Amino acid sequence: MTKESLKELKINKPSKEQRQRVKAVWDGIAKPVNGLGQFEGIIAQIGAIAETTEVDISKRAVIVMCADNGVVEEGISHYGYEMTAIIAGELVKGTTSVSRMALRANADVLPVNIGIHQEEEITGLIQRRVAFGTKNFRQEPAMSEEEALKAIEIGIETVRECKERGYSILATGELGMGNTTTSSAMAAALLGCLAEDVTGVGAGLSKEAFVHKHEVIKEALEKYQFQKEETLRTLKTVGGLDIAGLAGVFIGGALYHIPVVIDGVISAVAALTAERLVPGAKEYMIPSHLSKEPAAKKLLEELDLHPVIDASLALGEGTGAVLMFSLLDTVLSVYEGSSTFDDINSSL
Ligand SMILES: O=C(O)c1ccc[n+]([C@@H]2O[C@H](COP(=O)([O-])O)[C@@H](O)[C@H]2O)c1
Ligand SMILES: Cc1cc2nc[nH]c2cc1C
Repeated sequence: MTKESLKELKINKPSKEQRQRVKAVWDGIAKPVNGLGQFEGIIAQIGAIAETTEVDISKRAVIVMCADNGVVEEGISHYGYEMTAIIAGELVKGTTSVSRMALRANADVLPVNIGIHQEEEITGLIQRRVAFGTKNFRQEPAMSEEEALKAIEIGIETVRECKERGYSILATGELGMGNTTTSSAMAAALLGCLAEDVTGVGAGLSKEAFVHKHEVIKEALEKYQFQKEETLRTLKTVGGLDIAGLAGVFIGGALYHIPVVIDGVISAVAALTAERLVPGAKEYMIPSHLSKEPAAKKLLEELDLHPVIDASLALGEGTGAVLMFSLLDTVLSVYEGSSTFDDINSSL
């Protein structure tokens, strides 16, 4: 994929007519109008994307992009490269948080090695490595433009394969130490805000390490002097291969008409990246939760997307998005089986 071919991608809007038809089904159900609030709109959005009123989200997966970030060498994470490989090993065994939640929610976990630092391959990961982690952005740009574009293409391709395999809804997830630093730096650059507005503790930090993380992000913003509209330059300079891959997943969702549920702060920055690179992609995105990381709220506000779960989640891996699958199942049981006003009137 080239910068030019990315620019040429065009998104068709989900069907307005089908959205209205789903809305009409909701309005016919014997309950207060809009009683299920935002959930009614989300089911209508899914129907509009699939062009049907028979909304089916039974075949679902969470795509977990795994990658390392060179900036961990600065001590901005409580953990080092080794933890990414260790948790990726647990991911393929089915013993991580998202694996357990996905099992309960009947979702497949598709773990992608898009840039783990460890050379030794972890059996069970989908091998799509672009590099052995990114470079340390405090010293130099995290990756080349070609690497960023390659990672975006991998995300798009992953969704195309999912479409062929019959998936009707996807969720984003990621794993990679240091990725709340890359996400915060990207958020500050894309939103034009200060490092202090977007820096959080990630997977846990001491007070001193948190101050240092803020300094590293602030210094990078001063060093690289981003303009808000420089999406690709921001991605390649302070982003990560996981973020680039997930941006590709959101773009793929829009191209192949599959709704994609957004997880936490890393997924949210990937979502904004996708929308900036390919306008209209957000019509295919479904927000799930509001991550505890401060950047998340600002990113979702910028996208004008409203998460339904506000539970201070800060786990990643796609956990909050998989939680959304369970909520949508519960809501769909109302959509599919409730008495309608017609039923009630005929029994009067
Ligand atoms: O998704 C989130 O909002 C989120 C918030 C805090 C931490 N995480 C996870 O924690 C890891 C990154 O934390 P850190 O402190 O190394 O930047 C990474 O593997 C993420 O999946 C994820
Ligand atoms: C143990 C652990 C599990 C994770 N899952 C996602 N990010 C993570 C970070 C850590 C540290």
